[in-house]
Amino acid sequence: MPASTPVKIAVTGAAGQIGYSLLFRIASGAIFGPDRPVELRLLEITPALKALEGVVMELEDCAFDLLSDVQTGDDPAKIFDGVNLALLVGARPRSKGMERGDLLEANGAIFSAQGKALNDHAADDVRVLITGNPANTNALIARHNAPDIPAERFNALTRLDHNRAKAQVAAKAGVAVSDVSHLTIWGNHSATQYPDLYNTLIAGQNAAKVINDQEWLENDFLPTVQKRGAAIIEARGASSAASAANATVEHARDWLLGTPSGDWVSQAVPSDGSYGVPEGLISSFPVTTSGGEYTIVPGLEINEFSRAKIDASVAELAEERDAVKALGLIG
Ligand SMILES: NC(=O)C1=CN([C@@H]2O[C@H](COP(=O)(O)OP(=O)(O)OC[C@H]3O[C@@H](n4cnc5c(N)ncnc54)[C@H](O)[C@@H]3O)[C@@H](O)[C@H]2O)C=CC1
Ligand SMILES: O=C([O-])CC(=O)C(=O)O
Repeated sequence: MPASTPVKIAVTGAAGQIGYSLLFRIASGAIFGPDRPVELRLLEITPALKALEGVVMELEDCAFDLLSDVQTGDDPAKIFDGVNLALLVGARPRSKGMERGDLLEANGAIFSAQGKALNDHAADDVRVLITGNPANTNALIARHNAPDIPAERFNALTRLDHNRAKAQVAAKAGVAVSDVSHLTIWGNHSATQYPDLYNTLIAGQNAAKVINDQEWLENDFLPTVQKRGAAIIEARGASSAASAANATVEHARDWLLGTPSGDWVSQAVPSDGSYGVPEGLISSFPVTTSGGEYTIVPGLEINEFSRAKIDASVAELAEERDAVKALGLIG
């Protein structure tokens, strides 16, 4: 597509908390850069369309040079028509005390309908990133309902976990965030996720060795990252929004435009069986990307501690898959 042609980007749940940060970042060029016009396609449920009108007025009031058009509606078939990128954010967020598993059924219906609509109406090059929770399993449902779209076009967001882990490591080691590289989140975007420091580098040196504090790694770092979403809900009375929007932007940007050379990022992608993760589960891996395609980083050493943690998170993904299968949401 010529560089002057606007990229059509769908955002679902556009009147929600994350949408309120995400739309303005996208319209200012944060995904496709300062030279690429974007067209926003905003999907909401009918009762939220009025609130969405207000958000669209604010988008207009920013007079973004890059924003070529904004369309809104409650019909996925119309909103997804010809879209190149679909950011599926809209879902019911977790409230205090709820686990993500509780959300499987409510969100299953949303993601099967949206998967079908993408299958029938999106552009041939569409890429679909699921932020709405439970993100990995929602992505699985959407993918199963879109048989004509290649499986690898469906990703789920673990970039927020990746960024959270990076910030914790930098603070512990007393280094800049930019000194931390090669971090990996494995598994599910849930409290079982495994942030792996054994393959992470701090200024080029092995992070676990530089930090040299197994007690911190196991009993502070891991639970802090795993339960950060819940901690934010506890503190803010609402789930993380600006940081989730930032992570959604970064995942999409790196997927489409490429990862920085010499580093990798965490993306939840359909497993090809790598690292013993059953094929088809949408699980977080270290990936590099180029030309809009990702590659799972091969050949990393997985020690016994990491193996057990990855297996536990993958087992949870398999349970979620079995639960949605039993509900008839995937074949
Ligand atoms: N993967 C991640 O790292 C993170 C995921 N999340 C998840 O993102 C999702 C959105 O969070 P918030 O924006 O805070 O929630 P929110 O409740 O503020 O907004 C969600 C929006 O989705 C809309 N919506 C519901 N069903 C819809 C449908 N069928 N089609 C289109 N829109 C629909 C709602 O009307 C609402 O405006 C939640 O599931 C939340 O748990 C939040 C933070 C991080
Ligand atoms: O925990 C939640 O419900 C929201 C979320 O996914 C996160 O902040 O990681």
